Order: sequence, then structure tokens, then C-alpha cells
Amino acid sequence: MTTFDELYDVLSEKARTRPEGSGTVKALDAGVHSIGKKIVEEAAEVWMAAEYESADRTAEEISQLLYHLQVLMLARGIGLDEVYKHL
Ligand SMILES: N=c1c2ncn([C@@H]3O[C@H](COP(=O)(O)OP(=O)(O)OP(=O)(O)O)[C@@H](O)[C@H]3O)c2ncn1[C@@H]1O[C@H](COP(=O)(O)O)[C@@H](O)[C@H]1O
Repeated sequence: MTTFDELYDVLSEKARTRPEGSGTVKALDAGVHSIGKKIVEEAAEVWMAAEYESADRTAEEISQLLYHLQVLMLARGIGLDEVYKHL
């Protein structure tokens, strides 16, 4: 199990060290436009899972959406605290 904060630390490290084969590095290199499209796609998958699939499948789709949101945060240089201050 990984928390939201822990995932952000993992992805920050990936962005910093740029290991070969990292999907995160590839997504960051593709840019904000591409990441944004992925977020919209994943959000739709969350919606469809919530309407037609199990709670477990929905939770899985939500985890993927959270991942892509964090990639966007990294692409824009947005830290966790900058999001949390609005919650
Ligand atoms: N949690 C995630 C995570 N969630 C989703 N994804 C990516 O988002 C995609 C979503 O899956 P889908 O099946 O919905 O997408 P798809 O359209 O079939 O896949 P694509 O063709 O778009 O790749 C996955 O294929 C992954 O590329 C994730 N990629 C990575 N992580 C975590 O991020 C860490 C760093 O990953 P790397 O940068 O790849 O090392 C990993 O250790 C994981 O813990």
C-alpha cells in the first residue's frame, strides 16, 4: 500500500533521477498537454467504473487518476502543500 504523500515522493525522485524505463519520466517528457489528456481519460474511466463496475474496480481507476494528477503536479512544479492549503 502506498499513500498519496509517499507516491509523490517516489515520483519526485523519478523526475529527479530520470531512470530508464520510467513511465513517469516518459509522461513528464510528453508535457502538460499530454498529461492533461490522460487525466481526462482516467477521469472518464473512474466515472464509468463508478456507474457500472464494482467498488474495487472503481478504487483502482481512482488510484490511476491520482497518479496522473501527481504527474501533472510535478510537470507544473506544484508541491503537495500547495494543494493541501486549498483543502
Ligand atoms: N501508480 C502508478 C500508476 N497508476 C497508473 N499508472 C500509469 O497509468 C496507466 C493507466 O493504465 P490504463 O490501463 O488505464 O491505461 P492504458 O491506457 O491502458 O495505458 P497506456 O497505454 O496509456 O500506458 C498505466 O499503464 C501506467 O502507465 C501508473 N504508473 C505508475 N504508478 C506508480 O508510480 C511509480 C513510478 O512508476 P515509473 O515512473 O513507471 O517507474 C510506480 O512504482 C507505481 O507505484
